[in-house]
Amino acid sequence: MDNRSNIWRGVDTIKPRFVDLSDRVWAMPEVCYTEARSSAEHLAELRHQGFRITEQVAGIPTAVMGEWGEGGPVIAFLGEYDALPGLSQEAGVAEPRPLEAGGHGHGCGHNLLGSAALLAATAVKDWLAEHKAPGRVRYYGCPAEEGGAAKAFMVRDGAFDDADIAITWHPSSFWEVVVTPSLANTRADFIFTGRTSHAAASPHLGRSALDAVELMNVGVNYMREHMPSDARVHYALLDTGGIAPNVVQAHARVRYSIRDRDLPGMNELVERVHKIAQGAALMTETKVEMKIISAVSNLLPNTPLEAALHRIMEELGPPHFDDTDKDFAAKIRSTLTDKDIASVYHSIGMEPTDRPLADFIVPLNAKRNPQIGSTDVGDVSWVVPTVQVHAPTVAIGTPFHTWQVVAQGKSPHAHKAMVQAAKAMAGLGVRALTEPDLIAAAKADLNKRTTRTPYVSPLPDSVAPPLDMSLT
Ligand SMILES: Nc1ccc(C(=O)N[C@@H](CCC(=O)O)C(=O)O)cc1
Repeated sequence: MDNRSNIWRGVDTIKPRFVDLSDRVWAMPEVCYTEARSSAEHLAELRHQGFRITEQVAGIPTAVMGEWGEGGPVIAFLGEYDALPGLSQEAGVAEPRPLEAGGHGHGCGHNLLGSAALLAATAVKDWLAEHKAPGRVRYYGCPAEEGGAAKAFMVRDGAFDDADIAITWHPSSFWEVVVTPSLANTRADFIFTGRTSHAAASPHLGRSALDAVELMNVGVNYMREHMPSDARVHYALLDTGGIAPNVVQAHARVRYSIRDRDLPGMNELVERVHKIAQGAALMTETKVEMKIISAVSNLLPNTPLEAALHRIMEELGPPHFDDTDKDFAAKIRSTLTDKDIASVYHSIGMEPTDRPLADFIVPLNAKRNPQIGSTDVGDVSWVVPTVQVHAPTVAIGTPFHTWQVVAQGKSPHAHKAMVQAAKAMAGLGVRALTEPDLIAAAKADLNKRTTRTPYVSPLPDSVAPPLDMSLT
C-alpha cells in the first residue's frame, strides 16, 4: 500500500514531460516502420532519464530499448508510437477536419500508449533508485503495431528472453484489465504476373493479373461460409495493374490479413487462401507468388497478473474527469451512432448508459462479448507473462481507427487516462519487484499454458521485418 501510493505520487511528479512527449508524437504521425522522429523522441527521453540504451532492437531502425537498475527481476514495459494512414485530423474538435489531405493520424492512440509506458518505466526507475532496491526496469519502444508485428520480430530475435514480466496498456473506452484474447494474424501479399497486350486489338494474347486478383477475392469470399466463426479475412488492393483499361494488366497485388483464434487454425486458413490464389492463377494463366509480410500470435492470458492488476486498478480508481472533459466527450459522443455506443457496452456485457466517459471499473469477471482484433503483444505473451491495462482515453463508444480517436488524442481527458494507466502499470511493476511470489505465480501460469503447445514463431525464418511495407 505504502509502496503503491509512493509510486503513484512519483508518477504525478514527473508526468508533465510525458504528456508533452505524447502531444509531440501526436503531432508527427508516422506509420509502420517509418517512425524515425517518434522513436528519436522516445530515445531522447530515455537518455534524459539515464537509461542504458539499445538502439535498433532486432535490427529494426525504429525499435529502441532502455534499461535501468542492477540484479533482481526484469520488469518490461511495452510502448508503441506508430500512427495510421489516412486519419489526419485536428485535435479538440468534434467534427471531421483533416489537418492535411491524405495525411496520417494517431487513430489508435499510440502517442499516448508509448508515452505512458515510458512514464511508468521511469517512475519504477525512480522508485528503484530511491529504495536502492535490486531489479531492472526496461522500456521497449516497439514500432509498427498496426500490421508490422515488430514485437514478433523482437521476440524472435531474443529481445525478451530474460524479461520476467511484461506490462502494457491500450487506450480504450473503459477502465479495466484486458482479459480478452486476441486473434493470430498473418499478412500476406499475393503478387500476380500476367502478360500485357492491347485490350482491343489482341486481347487473346494478354493474360490479366487483375482478373486473377478479382477471381481470387471472389473465391475467398466463397470460403467465408466455411471458416470458423471467429476467423477473419480481409484484403486491400495494393496494385491493380495500371490506370488504362485498354492495356491488359500484367501485374497486380492484393494484401490479405488472415486471422483465427490460434496459430494452427490461422495456418490452415493461410493455406486455403493460398490454394484459392493458385486456382485463380490457373484459371487466368497467370503466375502467383505468396509473400508473407508479417504475422502475430494470439494473446495468452495470465491469471495471477490479471488478478493483481485488477486489485491495483480498483484501489486507484478510474481517472477523475471534470465537467470540461465530460462536455467535450459528450460532443464526440454526439458524432457516434447508438449502435457504436451499444456495441462497446455489449463487449463488456453491459447495457448502454448516458455517461460520456467511463467512471467505473469493469469487473474482472464481466460477461464479455469481446470484439476481437489482433496485436503483436500476443507474441510477447507467449514468452513472458504479460498483462495489459485499458484506460478510458476516449468517449465511451468511440470506435478505434477513426478521426474521433485522433481528435481526442491530445485532450485533457486522454492525458488523465494515460497518467492513470501509467500509475496502474507502475503499481504492478513495484508489486512484482517487492513480492517475488507474484512473478513465480505468473511464470507458473505461462508454463501451464505452453507445456503442451510451446511457442512457435508465426514468422517463417526467411521473413525479415517488412521495413518498406508502408511504402508499397
Ligand atoms: N487494443 C487494441 C489492440 C490492437 C488493435 C488493432 O487494431 N490492431 C491491429 C493490428 C493487427 C496485427 O497486429 O496483426 C488490427 O487488429 O488490425 C486495436 C486495439
